Amino acid sequence: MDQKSDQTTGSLQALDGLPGDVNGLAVFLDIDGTLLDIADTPDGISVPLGLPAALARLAARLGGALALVTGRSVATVDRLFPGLSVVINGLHGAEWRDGAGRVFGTGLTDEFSAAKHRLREQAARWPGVIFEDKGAAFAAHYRLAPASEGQVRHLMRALSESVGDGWKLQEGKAVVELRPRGRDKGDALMQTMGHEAFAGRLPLAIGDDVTDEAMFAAANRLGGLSVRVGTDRRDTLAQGRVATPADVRAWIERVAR
Ligand SMILES: O=P(O)(O)OC[C@H]1O[C@H](O[C@H]2O[C@H](CO)[C@@H](O)[C@H](O)[C@H]2O)[C@H](O)[C@@H](O)[C@@H]1O
Repeated sequence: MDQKSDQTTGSLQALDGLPGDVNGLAVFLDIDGTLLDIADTPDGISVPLGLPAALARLAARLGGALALVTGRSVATVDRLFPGLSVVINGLHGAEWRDGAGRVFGTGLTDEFSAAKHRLREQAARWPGVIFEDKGAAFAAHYRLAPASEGQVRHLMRALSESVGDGWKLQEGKAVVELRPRGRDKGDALMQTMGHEAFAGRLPLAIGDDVTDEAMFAAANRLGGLSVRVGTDRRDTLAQGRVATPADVRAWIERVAR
């Protein structure tokens, strides 16, 4: 993961799905495909140079009502945005760090650890398939090995059956994950809205992937706003749309000023 200057900024027209200002809003941001451009590998992502500072400005502008809601682990988000003091919901909502810095999550079992070990070993034998260890979750990425998708799915289904009810399979962009069952991104948004800095505001949820749909549903239920990033025609509960993560970053720069 490296840092680079952000040379691509979205056109104003493409920002139509996002509000012109953030007064009275609480903002929930997904990371991969929303804040950051999709890369070939989980570690291949780049954090644009000005982004951490822009997020800190946005958090201040919102009186602290900014949360990152991601499939990554809280520890990984801390590495991506060191020193950024906002609520973080990791592992698609199963793990979270509150405003006071306390981390909550799921414990591991022997069966889960054995399944993780098996995927790690098998992925090493499949050229291009990438194993990602996320603590209480793990993932098999086939973006660089699309022909292996069937084998990856088959093994992940078998591993899911071996770990019991505590975990569930999760589809994503060229990835299959095993993640803790229970809280999703919608639950994460609902719980976070109860925090002091968020209470009394309307949520704005921005995301790009299937697990963000639960967050969109929760924001809509509370009378808030939901915006999907992307140009494909997949069905979505989001009310608005922008084209690319660069558009989201340009919007953050603008409203955080
Ligand atoms: O909820 P998100 O913040 O969107 O995280 C979802 C998953 O993102 C990452 O995988 C995706 O992005 C990678 C980097 O661009 C890409 O190579 C991969 O194909 C995508 O699926 C991350 O690695 C996963 O752990 C997250 O669950």
